[in-house]
Amino acid sequence: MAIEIRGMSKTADNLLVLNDIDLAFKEKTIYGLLGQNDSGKTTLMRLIAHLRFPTEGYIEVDELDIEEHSDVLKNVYFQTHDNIYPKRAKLKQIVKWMGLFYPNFQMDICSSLLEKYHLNENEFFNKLPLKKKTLFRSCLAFSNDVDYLLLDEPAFSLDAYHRNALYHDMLASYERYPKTIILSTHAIDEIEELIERVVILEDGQVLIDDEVEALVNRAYSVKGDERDVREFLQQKTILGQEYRKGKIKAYVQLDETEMELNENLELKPLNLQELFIQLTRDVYGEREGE
Ligand SMILES: Nc1ncnc2c1ncn2[C@@H]1O[C@H](COP(=O)(O)OP(=O)(O)OP(=O)(O)O)[C@@H](O)[C@H]1O
Repeated sequence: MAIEIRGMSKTADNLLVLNDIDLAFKEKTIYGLLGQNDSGKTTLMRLIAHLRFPTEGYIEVDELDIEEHSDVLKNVYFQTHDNIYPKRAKLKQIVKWMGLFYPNFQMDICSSLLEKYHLNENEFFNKLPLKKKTLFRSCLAFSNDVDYLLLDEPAFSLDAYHRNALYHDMLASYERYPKTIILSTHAIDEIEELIERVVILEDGQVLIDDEVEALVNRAYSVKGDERDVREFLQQKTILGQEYRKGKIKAYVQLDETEMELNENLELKPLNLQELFIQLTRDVYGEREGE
């Protein structure tokens, strides 16, 4: 069971937004979908949810082409920031529609989440402040026991307390009903511990599709005098370099046999956000020292 995307491209307004994407999202796995602004993350999710159509290629959910089997979309829920509700829809009506469309929508869970965030079912969605709109959307998403949950910047506009609460709700929903979650965000630090795999898009193409642990375990910075660093870097995979106060800090991918270094050098592991910055930094041709 999986979402499979094969040879998919999307052109909009003469712009190639997604370019020949081949990607599989495995069952019961939490993914981070990362990329710089305009890299194509939202477009990819809209295509999976069948709100947009590919120019080329196809998408299968559980081996069924979504173009021909719209029924499989009852098993895919996309939490979007698009304004999709009628102007005068009250929260309780939206909750009711969710229950009618999605067979595994959990009304009781949704009610308790609405209560937790002090959301009044009689309010109009369009009149809610931004923060409450975001919270309401996440109440719907985390009550919906679909096999594929797509979240586009789910914590947008929330303070740190509520962002943390939202991630907690996401994990609770996963534990109650394990599912594939595709979580797109720029707050990489906040989700590193939550996700198992990471997909990074760059200019509409897949740059990375890997396990977070495998990726991060190979990523380091090495700092020291130019001569020592340059010597160490020979035959290594260099991601980037920065010059600061007469020293060089280089970002590298190392395997276990490459860790030995001279005592004047400082080796530090990178976290996912630091690695992301290095992996995507050459978009504007700013990679230094090469
Ligand atoms: N319907 C469309 N018409 C024209 N351009 C589009 C359309 N849809 C997307 N684009 C363009 O495609 C690019 C990718 O957009 P998308 O929203 O998918 O990126 P993103 O990675 O989600 O960005 P962000 O992180 O800023 O939200 C952008 O340059 C956007 O302007």
